[in-house]
Amino acid sequence: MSDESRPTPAQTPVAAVIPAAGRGVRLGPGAPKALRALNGTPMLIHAVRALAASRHVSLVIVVAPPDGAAEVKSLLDAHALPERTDFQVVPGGSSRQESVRIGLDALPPHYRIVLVHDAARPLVPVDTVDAVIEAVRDGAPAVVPALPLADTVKEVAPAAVAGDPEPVVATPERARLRAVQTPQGFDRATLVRAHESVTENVTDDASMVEQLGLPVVAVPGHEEAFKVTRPLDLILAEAVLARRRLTDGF
Ligand SMILES: Nc1ccn([C@@H]2O[C@H](COP(=O)(O)OP(=O)(O)OP(=O)(O)O)[C@@H](O)[C@H]2O)c(=O)n1
Ligand SMILES: C[C@](O)(CO)[C@H](O)COP(=O)(O)O
Repeated sequence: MSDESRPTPAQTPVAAVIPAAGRGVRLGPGAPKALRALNGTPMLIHAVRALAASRHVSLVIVVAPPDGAAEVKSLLDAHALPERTDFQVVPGGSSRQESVRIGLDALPPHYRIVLVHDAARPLVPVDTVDAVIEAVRDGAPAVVPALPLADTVKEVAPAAVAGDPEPVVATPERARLRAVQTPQGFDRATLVRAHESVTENVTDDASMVEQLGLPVVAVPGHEEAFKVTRPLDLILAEAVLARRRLTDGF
């Protein structure tokens, strides 16, 4: 591609990788979490629609449960999704980190910006997705949506005897703490390098970029981008959908 025909940063196409291969152990017994229904529609379909709602996202790669790629393909075919977005399904791995890496391996080379979004955050508003994309297009190698905490956080040490009360060792200053959500947005080359270099298990992708010594910035997250983790979260998600039906008509 000549320099003249290279897309400007504002046009740089954006791909989203949606890790959806988890079991959902904390949610309790049942189908893999991403396939469980919220108001009759699989959580994964809500998450895919939430990312594809951004006019900047032209490819969504869904990382399916290892034995569930065919089922996920059928689900995507059976639900209405925006025509301007391409969808791809790949079977996932045994950890979130491995599933994301598998999704990154499937990215066509011309995507230079990538979002990583949990299928377990089905209700993220499009404005949050776009704020993350904008910050990456403005030059940040890694961007996280984040919210201030409502609770005070304590650091504890392990109890001397399992089951005993844990000793509190510190109270980090709450004003400087943030609860981090997804989609997290990245310069693709940076995220690939991070996944190649960091071998220990981490809980989010941005922390791997931090380990490379590169800057990670936070933009405002959204309450409705919460992660469906435990049974109570399903009730909250259905309540949010019911409120959206009343106020937005969908
Ligand atoms: N091997 C894995 C494990 C998790 N995930 C995905 O990573 C996201 C965040 O993970 P989490 O909420 O922890 O999901 P689960 O691993 O399914 O939950 P649990 O830990 O309760 O089993 C989810 O969209 C999940 O599907 C994944 O793609 N591959
Ligand atoms: C990536 C994440 O959603 C950011 O908050 C979170 O770290 C995933 O954690 P989980 O324990 O895998 O659900």
